[in-house]
Amino acid sequence: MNPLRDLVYLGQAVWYDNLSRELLRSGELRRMIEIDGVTGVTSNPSILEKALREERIYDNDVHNLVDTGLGIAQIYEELVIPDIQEAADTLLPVYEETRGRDGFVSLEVSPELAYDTEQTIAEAKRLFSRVDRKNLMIKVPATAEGLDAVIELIAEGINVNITLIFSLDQYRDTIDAYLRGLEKLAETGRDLGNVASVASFFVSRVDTVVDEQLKDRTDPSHRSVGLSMLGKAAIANAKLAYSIFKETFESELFEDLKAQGAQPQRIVWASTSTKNPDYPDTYYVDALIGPHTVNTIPPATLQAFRDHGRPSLSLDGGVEDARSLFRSLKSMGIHVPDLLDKLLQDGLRAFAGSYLKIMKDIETKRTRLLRGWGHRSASLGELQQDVDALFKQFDDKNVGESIWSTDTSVWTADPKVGSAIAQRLGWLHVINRMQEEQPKIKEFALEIKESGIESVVLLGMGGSSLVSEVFSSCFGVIDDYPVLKIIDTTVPGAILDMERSLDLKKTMFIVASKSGTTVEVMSLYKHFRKQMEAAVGDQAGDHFIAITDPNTHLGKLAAQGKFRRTFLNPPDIGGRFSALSYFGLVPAALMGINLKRLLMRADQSAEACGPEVSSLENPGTWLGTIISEAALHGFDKLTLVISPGLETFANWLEQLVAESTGKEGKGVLPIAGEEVGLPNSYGDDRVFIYIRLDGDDTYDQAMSDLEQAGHRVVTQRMHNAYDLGREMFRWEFATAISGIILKINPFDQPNVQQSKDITKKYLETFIKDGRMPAGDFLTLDDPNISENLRNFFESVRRRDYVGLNVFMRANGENKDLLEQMRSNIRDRFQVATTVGFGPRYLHSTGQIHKGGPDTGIFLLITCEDSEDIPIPGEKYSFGVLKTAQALGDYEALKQTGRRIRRIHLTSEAELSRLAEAIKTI
Ligand SMILES: O=C(CO)[C@@H](O)[C@H](O)[C@H](O)[C@H](O)COP(=O)(O)O
Ligand SMILES: O=C[C@H](O)COP(=O)(O)O
Repeated sequence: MNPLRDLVYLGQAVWYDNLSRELLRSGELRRMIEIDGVTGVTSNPSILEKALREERIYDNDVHNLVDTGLGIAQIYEELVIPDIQEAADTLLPVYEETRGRDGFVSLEVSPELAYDTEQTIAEAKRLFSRVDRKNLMIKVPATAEGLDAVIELIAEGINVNITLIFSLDQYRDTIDAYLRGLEKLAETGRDLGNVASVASFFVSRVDTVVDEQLKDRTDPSHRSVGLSMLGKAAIANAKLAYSIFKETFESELFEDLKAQGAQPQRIVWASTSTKNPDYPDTYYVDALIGPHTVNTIPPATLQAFRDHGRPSLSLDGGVEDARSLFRSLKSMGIHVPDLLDKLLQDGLRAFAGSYLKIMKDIETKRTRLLRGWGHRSASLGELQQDVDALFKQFDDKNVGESIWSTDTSVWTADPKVGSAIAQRLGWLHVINRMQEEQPKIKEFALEIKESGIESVVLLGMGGSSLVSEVFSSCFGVIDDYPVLKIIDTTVPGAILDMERSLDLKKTMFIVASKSGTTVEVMSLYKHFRKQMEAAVGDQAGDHFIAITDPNTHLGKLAAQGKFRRTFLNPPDIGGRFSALSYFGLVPAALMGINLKRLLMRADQSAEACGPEVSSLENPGTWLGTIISEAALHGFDKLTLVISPGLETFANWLEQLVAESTGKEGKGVLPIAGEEVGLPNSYGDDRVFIYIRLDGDDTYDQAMSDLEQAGHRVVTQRMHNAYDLGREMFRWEFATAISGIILKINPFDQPNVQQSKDITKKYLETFIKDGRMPAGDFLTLDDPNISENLRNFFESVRRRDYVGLNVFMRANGENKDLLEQMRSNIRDRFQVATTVGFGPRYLHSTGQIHKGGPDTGIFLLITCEDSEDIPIPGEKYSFGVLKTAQALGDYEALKQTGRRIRRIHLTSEAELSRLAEAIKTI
């Protein structure tokens, strides 16, 4: 037996005092209607606030609604009204079976209108027509103004649930308003049977306030009497209300209206969960059972009553006892009407508070979306479901909070790896520290500008230089600030090109190296230091700045070499995560970028990725989940399509993602700088990230074609270059998330060392023998070159990629030719292609080449140098170092079992011949 069903037999309707999308989607409401005999649903601002706060299912809608530009209150309605409609549709059969007597869903007007009759009327009418369901009841609070509105609403044929009734006076006025409304409606000649009304009489809260007063009685004569009266007032109050109901609706007074079809206005017992744990959990259900009533029961109480409720007629009688109870309370000095009046005020305040909280929550979400990650969208096809499941999993495990509190168990169970990771999470908090430092950095930048410096040249590799390249190319030259240039190569021709573009007397070098020992950086420093000394003598130190960790070799060199300034970076930040620390910000400030603005965007992004933000809303988690889950499904070529002007951002992303994820045979492979093609030039292994600068539609059509063709496309809008601050943090967070999903440590680079070690051996051989082993390679003069290349590329399989690793100058001409080669290879084999200029790529994609999946097929392109440069203090030149690096990586890739060929050109001019040969394969 189900006691809830018995209530129905006893003439009481059971309504559910709860509404949420989960209730609807899970089929729970339908089950309750069928099994428990539930015939109605009530909602109030607190119920809806809880649903919106707790159920992630609404978040997706919030995102889409924000994108449509709706205001907050409109977004709220767009979230809630579909649920009200769905609940009404679910209850429609009940409404029809009972011919409009039951089967209602209640929706409350904004509690802010409680004292405004006109606005309540207008709002109730609007909502009634907006929801457009005949079994909707509009809830209006029982204030004097609210009740005036009720008259008009009933007169218009709108169903009304009058809520927040605590006192008998309020109740009498409620009945009065209903009857007057019916009379007005009758005057119009319309059918009174089509309008329904209920009076929500609040129960448990009455005991809460009266009991409190009783317990406060210190007067000994009253004290024991008082205690015996605990827990009685609420039920007594309800019984008196019920007697009024009967007096009215079973009396002649109602006869006339009844004859015209009018329904009695049933009482809905509301607030019927037990608040005092000393009372039984079904206290206010057991005691209020009687015909022509409704009890709207909240979830836990409903469950309790279903389990052990005591269904028997309990409402009738006890009226005299109830009256005497209120007399006694009065004689004890407890003025119940005042208490009930206060309950009304408190109730209104609480609902208004919940309503405001909803508005505030939506506002926060909206702001986060707009500021934190701008507009974004993703068409993921079959991936979507798995991505959503991961969001839920992350939220259940509070992954966001764990990351922010340095709980490394999200990445690893190994304590050693965990403590290494803990030493690499400084990027999470560095923004605030840099915000404090920013005025000093700015002051320094002004000093440099004023000193007549025209070029700032950054010597660095990977994470210590790519960010500067992005800033320099995305912002261009700013006013009369120096131009920022980057040199991250050992190719002699490239170094000489740079040197020839400089007026050393007006040049400042930044030596940037976290470890302070990176061979390329140290070699470049030695070279340019010597040049500078030749140019300015013992003032040379003034033309150097260092950025490094505390206690590094570079730090010491800087002190010895009298550098103008040394910036010591927090040591718990890995190179590729250092963009928003001194490594990115000092060069940025020197070229005139407004750090305050950049950091503000970064900070907003960090806030948007904050510990308490849900996964779907967290822009970093959202992105990281998509890209890594896609990779696990085989869509591991993260193809970056970026509006002109911001393209170099791809190089920074490439390092971050490739070096962080490409290990243990897994990885997300970023594809940067590949020409955008037609849908059929791609295989089925891509996820496109379209970073679109507002106002630029260069790739809109191509991206929409790709999306139409079923490719996965994630679109992210940027307003201007300052959004790079936002995006950099977001991608860092996304990368950390990817590590969790791919089950790898995103903060190490275990396979980078391999090439470095072999390079070192080659250099030692060179120092010993005076020459380097030639190694095996193809040349363009080889008569079988085309066939050899063709045979090699024949091994390309579905979802492979072709990597062109090039040790040449990265100038425009070479880049164009390589781009041509990439397009030809991609279109011919439908595989992704990458180009890496050595030795830069060794600090970037080099990790994934060796540590990632065995899907890479590599063509190493080396070239004779027409000029070479000695490295001061070393027994080898830049040319030799570069060759040792090329051979070192070639060897490392071979040892790893990768498919690789080397082609050696006698000059850069031969690159065009190679491009021609590639065309024919
Ligand atoms: O007014 C109705 C139904 O018409 C209910 O939804 C009503 O708002 C709720 O029962 C109460 O707000 C719940 O009150 P309480 O249990 O928090 O004291
Ligand atoms: O990504 C980082 C590069 O490998 C350079 O490292 P570094 O900053 O220690 O010189």
